[in-house]
Amino acid sequence: MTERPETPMLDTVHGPDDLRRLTSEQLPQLAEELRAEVISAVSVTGGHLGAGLGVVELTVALHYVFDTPRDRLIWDVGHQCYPHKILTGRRDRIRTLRMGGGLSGFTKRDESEYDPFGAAHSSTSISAALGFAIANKLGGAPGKAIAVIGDGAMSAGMAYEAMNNAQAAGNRLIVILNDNDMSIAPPVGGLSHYLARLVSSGKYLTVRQLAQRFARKLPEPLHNAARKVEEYARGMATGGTLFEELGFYYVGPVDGHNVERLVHILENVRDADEGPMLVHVVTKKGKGYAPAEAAADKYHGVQKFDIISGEQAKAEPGPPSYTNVFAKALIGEAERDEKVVAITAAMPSGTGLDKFGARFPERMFDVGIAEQHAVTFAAGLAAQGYRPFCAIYSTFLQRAYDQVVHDVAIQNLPVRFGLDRAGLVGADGATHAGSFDLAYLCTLPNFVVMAAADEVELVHMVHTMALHDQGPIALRYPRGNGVGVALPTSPERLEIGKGRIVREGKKVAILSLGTRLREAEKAADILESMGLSATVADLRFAKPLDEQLIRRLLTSHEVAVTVEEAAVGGFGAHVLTMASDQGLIDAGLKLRTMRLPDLFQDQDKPEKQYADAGLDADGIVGTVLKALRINSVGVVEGARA
Ligand SMILES: Cc1ncc(C[n+]2csc(CCOP(=O)(O)OP(=O)(O)O)c2C)c(N)n1
Ligand SMILES: CC(=O)[C@@H](O)[C@H](O)COP(=O)(O)O
Ligand SMILES: [Mg+2]
Repeated sequence: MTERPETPMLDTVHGPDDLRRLTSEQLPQLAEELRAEVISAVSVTGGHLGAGLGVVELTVALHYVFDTPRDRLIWDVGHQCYPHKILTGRRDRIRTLRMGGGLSGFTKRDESEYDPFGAAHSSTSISAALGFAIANKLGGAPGKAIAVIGDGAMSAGMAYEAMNNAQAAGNRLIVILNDNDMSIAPPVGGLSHYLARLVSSGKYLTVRQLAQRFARKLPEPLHNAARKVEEYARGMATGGTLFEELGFYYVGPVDGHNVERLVHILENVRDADEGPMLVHVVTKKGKGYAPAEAAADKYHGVQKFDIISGEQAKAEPGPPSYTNVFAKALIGEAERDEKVVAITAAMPSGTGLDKFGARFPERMFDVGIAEQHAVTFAAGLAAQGYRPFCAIYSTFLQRAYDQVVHDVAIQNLPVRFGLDRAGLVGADGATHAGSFDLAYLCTLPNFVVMAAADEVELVHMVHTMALHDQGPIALRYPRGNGVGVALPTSPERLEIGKGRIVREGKKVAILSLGTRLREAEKAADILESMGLSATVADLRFAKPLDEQLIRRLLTSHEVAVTVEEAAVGGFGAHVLTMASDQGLIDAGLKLRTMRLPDLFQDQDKPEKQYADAGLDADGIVGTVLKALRINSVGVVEGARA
């Protein structure tokens, strides 16, 4: 059922100014209607639900108390921002979330002045807010900067780098720590235990207590001394003062679902003059929607669903996902080799390592949102003789590039990288596209870089990685389902740097890397039907290149086209360099490289994204015909009639 809820109060709110005209007693009803609207919208679009439901009251209170957009409100990750979008003039488009041409699923600067900073990768909010705060200070401009960061995002080093620097902002910086005791999976590590202790050992802070603290009007030295005593006492009472040690005035824990109390506390925080403030707000992920609250993942990310039952739309039955094939293959390797261990940075279900962890709990490490640490941790394991598989989304490995170069590649350590979500990813859009890994990895000495063309290849490649002790090796594969080929009963070890011919032709050579192979084959069929005989090769390795095979293809065909699901600088660029270095294009070969365009593609259905990028069969055919100067009616341009 997807009926629209009755929302008489929300209907009067077209922006934060309307919200601020309400009395604080009206806010609980507004929050209730806002929650109903979020549930209704996501039931038809799918998307990130649990996080947004948890911050409904917080969102209302923040816009009520602060002067947005002058005060800069920065949501970490941005996956919880649907209530914020509804309150900031985007309600009319909320049912286009994550669709082509629709609203982004994250905050985005060019979408609204209420989104001062875009996000989707985590733990950037405090740094960004600090930048806004200091800019205002330097420019003498009014306005606060408020970062809202989750307990999961708080596990990343970047958050501490920012807090370490925050003193300079004074009371212009406010950090709201939204603690729902969840990441995508349950949170891990010492920090999460620390936050749990803070929450369980202290009662919720009351407005009266806070007002008393701020209302003190003691002479400065006495005030400071009193504050030290109070901080010490609070530290003793709550088990620690981590945030205070970093220079923040800690306020909390605060009940994040009592909107009126939140308003009063935030008003006190806004008006206080205590330096940077950190407000520890305790919320429930999935709050107010029973199926979400009851689910293990709190409905972090959902398909379309039925509101009454909470039942999500099931995917059409089909081949297993690349992620699942990877996980199964890795479990097989771990069964054969006890040195195989696996690492995820807070994405156990997304990478399939939850299954690995269920089978080998001692050999799976969820390090939290900490990709840099994950990579160097894996390097240490490798240096000590283990066979670590770092399973990370292509887009998130970007954050750990120096660790990949400095800790892994330079030391030639055999860390295995399983790069999931390579290529375009659909609804999450540009921030999550795995476009750059080929460019950033193929340039590194010592690295082997593979791309699976289908799920059989993926199984062979996982096996090849497990046995490759000579240095770092990466394997990329996309989001979504495989093509439905039967999985091998036993995996093969592939020869490093050797590709394969899929079909043999004469005039056109299509050199494919990765899962565009099926489109390359379709293109070859179309070309054949036009009388243009085509070879299709699956190169398997972007590094080292199969120079022998490439040389043969480039010297025996009139046109050669490389195809990859990645930005410029990867496979095609290296083929081109090789061809140029070896003089293979001197004699008139028509060599073309097909890759993602030089732009950040917005969200859409993946097939549509690839068609827009020209990386489908029609695009390949078009490139070949253009190279041959054959026009749309099949006539060679410039030829005599
Ligand atoms: C650098 C990076 N790594 C991983 C992710 C994937 N990711 C998105 S949300 C999320 C969990 C965030 O937890 P938290 O900050 O507590 O927010 P909550 O969902 O609980 O509101 C993760 C791991 C990401 N967005 N960015
Ligand atoms: C917000 C975020 O970064 C993740 O939740 C991401 O949206 C997951 O994407 P997948 O659905 O591809 O796992
Ligand atoms: Mg959380």
